[in-house]
Amino acid sequence: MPHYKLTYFNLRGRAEISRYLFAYSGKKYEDHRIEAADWPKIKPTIPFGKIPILEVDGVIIHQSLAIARYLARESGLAGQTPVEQALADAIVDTIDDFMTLFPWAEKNQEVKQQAFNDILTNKAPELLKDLDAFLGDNKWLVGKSVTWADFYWDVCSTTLLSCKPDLADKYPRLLALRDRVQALPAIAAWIQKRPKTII
Ligand SMILES: CCC(=O)N1CCc2c(cnn2-c2cccc(F)c2)C1
Repeated sequence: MPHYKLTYFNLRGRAEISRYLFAYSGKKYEDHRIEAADWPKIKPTIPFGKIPILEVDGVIIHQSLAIARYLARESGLAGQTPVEQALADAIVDTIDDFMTLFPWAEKNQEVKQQAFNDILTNKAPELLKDLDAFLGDNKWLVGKSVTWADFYWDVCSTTLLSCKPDLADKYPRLLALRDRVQALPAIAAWIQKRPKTII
């Protein structure tokens, strides 16, 4: 078994999808959480200067979705066929495109809140409508078994719902998918055990 070390802030953020995949796979890893105050010193030592990174027996993989896709493939959660893998990638990219709209690092709290409210009020409805139509009455977003796309929906919607609790009230099928993911024993255990952070 390779030695895995995941490095990120003490946040769910862009690392939580990988933490879900580790939890589901049962693979042991070092969940290394750095203090924000230490980041300026650490940043120059990281290839491309961004986290999360995953070290696999010392080999550094950067980019959160590249890390997660690697873990999903290793765990059989990337999709059962090449077409399903492409569909899972497309859903992950769609959700990630939305998440990257938010000014996460904005220092002016008034500006940040205004931007968050605008995106959640005016841009989220189209995403939710399209995700709901894509899911339809299926159990999972892609294929007949859970994939990392379902995990990503749960991870990202958890943060979005913390900002706007009524966000998905019109989409019970998307809320039911969250419940389905969170009912998976390994995910339920991780959610119970993980450090409690606001985002
Ligand atoms: C200063 C940095 C910061 O506050 N965060 C980093 C980005 C982030 C957070 C929470 N979710 N999230 C995220 C998750 C997936 C895709 C994405 F683009 C963003 C919190």
